[in-house]
Amino acid sequence: MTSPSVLSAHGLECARGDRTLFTGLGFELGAGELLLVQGGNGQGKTSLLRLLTGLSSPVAGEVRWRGRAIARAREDYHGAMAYLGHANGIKEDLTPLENLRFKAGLAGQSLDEALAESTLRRLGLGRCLDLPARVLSFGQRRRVALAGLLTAGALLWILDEPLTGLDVHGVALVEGLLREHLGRGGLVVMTTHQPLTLDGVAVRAIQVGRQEGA
Ligand SMILES: Nc1ncnc2c1ncn2[C@@H]1O[C@H](COP(=O)(O)OP(=O)(O)OP(=O)(O)O)[C@@H](O)[C@H]1O
Repeated sequence: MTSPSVLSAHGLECARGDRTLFTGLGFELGAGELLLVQGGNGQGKTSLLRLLTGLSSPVAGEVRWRGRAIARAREDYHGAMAYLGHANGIKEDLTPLENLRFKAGLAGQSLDEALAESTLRRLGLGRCLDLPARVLSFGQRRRVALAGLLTAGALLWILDEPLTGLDVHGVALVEGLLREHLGRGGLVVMTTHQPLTLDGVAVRAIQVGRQEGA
């Protein structure tokens, strides 16, 4: 049985510079489902994710959240969605906890400090709690950004290459977080060039751009 659509895209067309990356792209995603956006380098995966966040607009078509175009449901949509892009959005001079506080403040939320600290520890950052982000490794910064995703409490996660820079334990951790989020009825749209193990998870896939040699 398929669950009713919560996030959907209809006839999306995306252009970058003078190049059309894709046309007529559509999908439906329900609670507890993960959409894997697939395609080679430069095919338009990040461009699609940016359309889904509302950070950029399609040439044609629309993205809908609970049946309403996101352009007309901005407040609802932004309250329900969290985006993790290539850049982690981390402030260099702030500690991991201060970063989460800052991020929550930007979103107009107050941070549950105990939850934030336990989330950082869960993500393996227990020994970095007092360090400014500038001295953390690439993978540790990625973990801080992932902690921000968890403390934001959003229903929809849009994740651009969340596994980049993570070691095998980090990848397993993210797989666990995805399973938990989906198990609670959350939704995920993500890209990854790395294999994911998500047994028992409802995964949909969409291909962006042309296949090599096609
Ligand atoms: N602002 C821009 N102006 C012109 N072209 C752009 C712009 N941003 C992206 N592009 C081009 O659009 C295409 C798609 O880029 P995008 O980042 O969406 O690809 P991707 O599928 O996410 O790639 P990767 O797997 O390498 O991350 C690329 O050819 C890129 O050079």
